Amino acid sequence: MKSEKILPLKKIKKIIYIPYDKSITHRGLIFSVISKNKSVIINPLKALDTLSTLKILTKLDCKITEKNDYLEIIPPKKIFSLVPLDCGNSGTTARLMIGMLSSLKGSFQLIGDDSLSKRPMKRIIEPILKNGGEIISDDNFLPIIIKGKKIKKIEYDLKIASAQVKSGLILCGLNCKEQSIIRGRIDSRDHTERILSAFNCDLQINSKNIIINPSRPKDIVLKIPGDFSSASFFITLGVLHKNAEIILKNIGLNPSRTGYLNILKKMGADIEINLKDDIEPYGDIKVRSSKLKNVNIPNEIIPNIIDEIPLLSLCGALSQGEFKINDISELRLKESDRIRSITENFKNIGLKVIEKNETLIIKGDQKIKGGIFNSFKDHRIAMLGGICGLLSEEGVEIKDSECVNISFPNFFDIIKQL
Ligand SMILES: O=C(O)C1=C[C@@H](OP(=O)(O)O)[C@@H](O)[C@H](O)C1
Ligand SMILES: C=C(OP(=O)(O)O)C(=O)O
Repeated sequence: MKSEKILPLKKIKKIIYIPYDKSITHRGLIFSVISKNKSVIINPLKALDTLSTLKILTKLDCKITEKNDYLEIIPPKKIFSLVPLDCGNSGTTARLMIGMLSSLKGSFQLIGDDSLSKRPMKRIIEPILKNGGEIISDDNFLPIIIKGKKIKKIEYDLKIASAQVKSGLILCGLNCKEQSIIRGRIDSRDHTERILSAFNCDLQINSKNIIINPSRPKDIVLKIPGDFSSASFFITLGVLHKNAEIILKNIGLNPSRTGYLNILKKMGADIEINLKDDIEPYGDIKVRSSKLKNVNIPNEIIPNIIDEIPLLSLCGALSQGEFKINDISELRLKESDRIRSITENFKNIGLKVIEKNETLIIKGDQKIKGGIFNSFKDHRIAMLGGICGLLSEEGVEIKDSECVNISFPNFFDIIKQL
């Protein structure tokens, strides 16, 4: 068990290169499995979660060649696996794989680590079972066995705005016999729709539904930008610190991910962006010390900012006025119960916070004294602790800090070089 003590800094002026995007890397790798031919994934994220996906690809018999900054992936002739496929700590790997493998002929066992084995899989298993798929599980938790087969079609009304479930169902639908349709809460990050559409898959998308015609990706050449959610730790640092200017280079700026920037701007943040268009838009972000005021956070934006809510709560505590965010029950189902992780740690470092079921209420204009921050083995909580340390009066000690390897292995190295 490692721990890191992070002390306050007087001045920060820095250009920072952030690791590549986790969500897009998972997708590039997973889509390569069902592609008609070779895929090239440029700048894949090298971190534990995406390594879990990559290892599954080798177990599925993909031929993977690593070159300088890209991976070449040749899909297997026939997809099967005799060994358990280990999703590690990664919810994205599990839910996308469950969807994809359910409509491919073969038997697959999926396992995960202790944390992932407690995270709900019913949200993806149930729609597949309802549409004629076959999955054996103990109460919808990993480990599971997928008896993959050609399913007629997927027809489902999404009740939770989850990009993982939506993506799993799209992948399942691509290999069905007939046209599939997904309705309801499709308002989550849209990397899957963008990338599959760009590489030959027949998807029709509007604000109400996604129609999936049987098809396969081909000629995938995908360049992964910097991860917006990882960049958000330093965006937060830049705006909250009293004397800072931070430039973040080549960050993914897909509008279904950047709601956090829009809220910060409404709060009065000094943020400049230069946006470049691509399948996945990207660009540089410049942030400077700002005087922030809390604003109303509409419930509809929650899926867009889901991974940034711990950081937004920190902004809430240090900004003028009261901070309130509703409808965040999904946070309880991540690598840790993130509502509990926020409230316990904030209290430990001298911030007052009230948790009411699915709502967080935080008085504004507070100061971080310092103290102990328990990561609960959750990478985003460990990194939140690091940022709190830099903004504190006396420093913050982050326990179980090695979990940053899940998405951002050099996080503490960057912090120490600031
Ligand atoms: O599809 C993805 O890549 C992700 C979707 C989100 O999860 P949900 O789909 O559970 O909301 C997010 O929290 C996670 O970090 C990555
Ligand atoms: C929730 C996350 O990831 P996953 O669901 O893939 O484990 C995350 O990275 O914050």
